[in-house]
Amino acid sequence: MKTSIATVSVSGALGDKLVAIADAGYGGAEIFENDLLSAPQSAREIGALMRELGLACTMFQPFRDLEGLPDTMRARAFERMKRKFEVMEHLGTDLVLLCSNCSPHALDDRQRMLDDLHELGEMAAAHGKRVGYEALAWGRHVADHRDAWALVRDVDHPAIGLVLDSFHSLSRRVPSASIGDIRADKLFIVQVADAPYIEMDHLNWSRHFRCMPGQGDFALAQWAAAIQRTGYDGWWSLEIFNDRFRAGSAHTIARDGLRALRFMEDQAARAARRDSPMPPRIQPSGVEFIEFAAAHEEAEDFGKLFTALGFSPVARHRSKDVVRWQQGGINLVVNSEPEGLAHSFDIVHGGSVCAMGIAVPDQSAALARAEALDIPRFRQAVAPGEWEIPSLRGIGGSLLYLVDQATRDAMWADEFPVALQSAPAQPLLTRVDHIAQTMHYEEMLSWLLYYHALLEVNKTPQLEIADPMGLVYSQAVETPDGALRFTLNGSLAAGSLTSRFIQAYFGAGVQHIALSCNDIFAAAEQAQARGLPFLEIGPNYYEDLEARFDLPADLVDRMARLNILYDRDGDAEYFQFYSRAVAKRVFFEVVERRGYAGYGAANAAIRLNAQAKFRERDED
Ligand SMILES: O=C(O)c1ccc(O)c(O)c1
Ligand SMILES: [Mg+2]
Repeated sequence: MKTSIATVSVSGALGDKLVAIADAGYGGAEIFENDLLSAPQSAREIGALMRELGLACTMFQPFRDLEGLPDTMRARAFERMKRKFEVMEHLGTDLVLLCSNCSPHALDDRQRMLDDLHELGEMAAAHGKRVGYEALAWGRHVADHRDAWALVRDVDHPAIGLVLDSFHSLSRRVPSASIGDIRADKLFIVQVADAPYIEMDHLNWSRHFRCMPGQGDFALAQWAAAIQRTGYDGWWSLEIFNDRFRAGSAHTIARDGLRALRFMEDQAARAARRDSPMPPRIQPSGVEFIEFAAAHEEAEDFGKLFTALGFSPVARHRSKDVVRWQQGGINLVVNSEPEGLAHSFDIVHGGSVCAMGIAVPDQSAALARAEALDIPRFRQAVAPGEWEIPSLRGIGGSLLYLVDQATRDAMWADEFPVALQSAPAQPLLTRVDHIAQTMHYEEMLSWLLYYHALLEVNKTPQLEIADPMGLVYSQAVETPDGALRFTLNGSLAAGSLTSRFIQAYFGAGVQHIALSCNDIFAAAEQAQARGLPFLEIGPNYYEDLEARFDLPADLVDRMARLNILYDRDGDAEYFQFYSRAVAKRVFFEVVERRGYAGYGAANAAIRLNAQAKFRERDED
């Protein structure tokens, strides 16, 4: 796939954008006119810079409002276009994008449009240039690629072709099967963007909510496969208008864009049952372990909490200051080594989660998938006689270990041979239900893409949750069977718990861990007896619960005594309780799912309010 990106997609000044685009590895870039107008360099200098960076100038854009104008405005539009041909000469591109006319003066006169496009073709050809015609979703008379294609086809001029932009087509739900009518030699360039399906006018939706393929809701795999079936072999150029991206780092956006294009190519190949250039997404079967970095004092705090939750310290590492805690299928590892990544992590963040190990069927296929997506592998010095579990760079500098069956067996048996206590004989907690990761709001789409492209996970819609100090956005990625679930949370409000976590912790990371059980009342009673510091829920919640769900009073009383929250979806029920934060950062949740698929979003605001009470005490 020949990859390109419009400069409007990336933050910064034009020169810096181009450097970031080249560094990420794109073959080309579209120059967005506004970026050029505000740049200190001349068009000639930008053209030279692109050649120096090895970037093709794939297109100059946009040019607006030309076809179907009344006579009084027509000549002026053609004159404007002629001037742009000179700029394009300097930039080193022969292609300019013409947006379908949005002017209120544009006439609904098809023959006039055909005549104008023909004359434009003649003028462009005389200058050695080509014009790609794009139907904007809000175009006045042409707003659908089928109409744009019909014009281009009927004009039948070698210098006039079509631009397909996934946003305009998929936001209007134009069937991708219609792309089959388009001739590949007439398709001058393809622009790619994803977006969430939201109720909004097309212009604002397009200008503010576009995102990278895989971050939104559009069926891009089918759309791209339909384009490939025409035989098109030109540029695939990202065009992402998004304020969130413009606030981020140019290098991150450029890298994510390329990752997203590769992911789309992979999904398109699979949709068309062709060979993909990369191995399939990893199918994780659960969380194998969660590793905490903690110096001794904080390790003791973690130990107390783990004990209250019913865990036992079962083994010590053969040579390192690392202890494995276990219960049911859950492994928590506390790393107090005075050197290595965990130690560095502890110095930067304080006691917290520094790594997660996910169970994967095939380690080398998993690593190959990561490599194809340019997800960096982490390596540190391995002492003689030691071995390494392969890991990837994850959120906030933490690690994502890839654990297959052979590694799992060797890891626990050989690395942790020093037996301590026996594991609980009747574990009340059985497995990791979900891991909640907190990050800057601007990073959320980036991590969403990371997980979605790497793992065979689905995305849930983004939810808005009311924190007493502002809004928190939350979105989950989960395997179809629910074996692995991560929630991603971010907030723009400086005072929300989410933002305070990032400040106190110096960056993104795991904020809470939810563990599942089969009997929430037994689990809560045991935790209470063992002195778990519960997050206390006020009485109003329980009064409302009784009224809302028509639950028996004695059940609600029991829930109130144990600080258990409740949600219901049809016949499916969800029970949850929370601990207070350990080491002022990480807290735990225990859940029981009775056929319930969500995360108790209805209770999130209650939980955040209950936590706000401890702001002063639980945080520095
Ligand atoms: O929002 C716009 O005006 C605009 C401009 C150029 C494009 O290619 C496009 O898709 C939209
Ligand atoms: Mg476009």
